[in-house]
Amino acid sequence: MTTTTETGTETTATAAAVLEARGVTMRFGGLTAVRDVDLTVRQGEIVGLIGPNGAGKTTFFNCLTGLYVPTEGQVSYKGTVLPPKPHLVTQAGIARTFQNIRLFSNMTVLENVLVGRHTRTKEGLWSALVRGPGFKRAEAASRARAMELLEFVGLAAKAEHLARNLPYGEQRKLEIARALASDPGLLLLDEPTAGMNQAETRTTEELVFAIRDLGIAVLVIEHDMKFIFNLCDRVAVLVQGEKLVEGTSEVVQGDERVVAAYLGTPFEGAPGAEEAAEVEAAEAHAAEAEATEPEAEASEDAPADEAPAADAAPAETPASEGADSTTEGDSK
Ligand SMILES: Nc1ncnc2c1ncn2[C@@H]1O[C@H](COP(=O)(O)OP(=O)(O)OP(=O)(O)O)[C@@H](O)[C@H]1O
Repeated sequence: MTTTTETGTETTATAAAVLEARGVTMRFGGLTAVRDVDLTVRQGEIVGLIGPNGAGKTTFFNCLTGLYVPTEGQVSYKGTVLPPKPHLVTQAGIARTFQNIRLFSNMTVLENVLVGRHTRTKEGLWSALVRGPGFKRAEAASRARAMELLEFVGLAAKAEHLARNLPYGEQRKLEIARALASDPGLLLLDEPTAGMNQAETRTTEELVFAIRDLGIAVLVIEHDMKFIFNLCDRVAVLVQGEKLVEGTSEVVQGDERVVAAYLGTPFEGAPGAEEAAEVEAAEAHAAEAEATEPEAEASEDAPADEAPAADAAPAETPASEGADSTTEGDSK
């Protein structure tokens, strides 16, 4: 896309690519939720994916993790094209968390992490049934690793608590620990600070830096701009399914197209600007038609003294509705 600005930092720009998405497009019937998106995440990077509500961020994540089969395009992990099957994507080395927390609420904190470990355990069903020495060794190793991860995210003291009894912020941390249990090379976080207070958000920021320091690349969706711009080496902006801008936090924050996309002012060449102009013209046309219709009807059917009241309202209603919906749509 010609409008994209790519400005990686010097160190990360030369590092090996962990994730390469090329021309990813996802259509749902007539709706194109993601259109021709390219994105690279390199070793050692934290990359942010931002965009207004409904921009296609989660759909793009779902294409990366095999939850959706992209209509077009492909996704590679460390140079190998990924089959669009979630368990194969996890096995390859990509783990994720979800926008809506998906824990096993009646299992303990430790058991939740052990579930995340199963792609890395080799013991089969027979071994599990017999509970031989191989199985016991593997089980002990899994528990040790799970405890290590709980220590890492600060939940070791709550290993035996039921997941559903954890406060919200800790449930999000547990999701991260469970994702890390599959030993990923790339972690995808979908709104990790949603619903968190400032202190929890700061802890999450530190946690993501610590994950990167373990050698795990991170791709993160978030609406909290302060969090994103503090955290990320590079940020990509999706608007109406298309990648609008990509660059360092400074580049993205200073880009007038990003400001316009968030504030909702259409600008020349913006994705969807043409459609928006068409809709606006059609609405104006409809408003004009409505404004003149009652007048014509009034002159034919109604008594002359009722006509002025009939034409006053319709002329104003569509314009004020339009203004309201724009404000609402951009408010989040
Ligand atoms: N399974 C689906 N079937 C049909 N349409 C879908 C489906 N999933 C998403 N969409 C549509 O695709 C568009 C992009 O949605 P998506 O959830 O990816 O946006 P988002 O950027 O993650 O939004 P938010 O920030 O609000 O989470 C929306 O118009 C949404 O309604």
